[in-house]
Amino acid sequence: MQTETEVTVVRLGHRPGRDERMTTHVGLTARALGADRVVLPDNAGKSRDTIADITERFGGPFEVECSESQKALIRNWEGTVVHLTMYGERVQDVEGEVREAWSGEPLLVVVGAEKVSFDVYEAADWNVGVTNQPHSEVAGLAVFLDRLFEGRELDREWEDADQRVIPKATGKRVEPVDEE
Ligand SMILES: C[S@@+](CC[C@H](N)C(=O)[O-])C[C@H]1O[C@@H](n2cnc3c(N)ncnc32)[C@H](O)[C@@H]1O
Repeated sequence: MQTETEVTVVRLGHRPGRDERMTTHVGLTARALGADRVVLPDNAGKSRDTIADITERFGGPFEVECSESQKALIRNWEGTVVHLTMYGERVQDVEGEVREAWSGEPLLVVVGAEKVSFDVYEAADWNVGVTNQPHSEVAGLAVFLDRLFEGRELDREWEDADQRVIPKATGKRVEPVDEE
């Protein structure tokens, strides 16, 4: 049986103002779709606070932190590194190999903001394209995580939530979670 290890997402680059929502959505997508942790650049404190607030309200476990050097984190990662890029190998061709590597060691998933420098392509064990068309880091991350977890993340249970959404065909229902 495969033992799945930790999945960390690293957001490379953040342009304050312009990238605020995108960086927040990278973190929220990482959390909702089964990653354990997101590491944001140092200048993305507002996004970090929003992601931490959502985790507080809707549950975890999920860690969010800011770090001074994303590049050093990638370089020194003890495990597998996947860089999501439109120039990479097709996700459907490499997902099995990535899953196999991930069964033995922690996985780091790198997503960019602006132009990603070549050293990141070299540091990655896999450069992976979710289609070879330009689109968004949020969409690429969502599809990649769903492929990695083979859909199991959709059934995940959340711990320590203050509130939960009750799925409904129509309308909105949010309930407080009773503490036992
Ligand atoms: C808006 S793109 C900018 C990329 C930039 N043009 C470059 O050359 O590195 C921001 C990020 O979205 C992700 N991305 C965009 N299209 C992708 C695709 N087809 N597959 C996987 N990731 C993608 C990559 O992580 C990329 O760094």
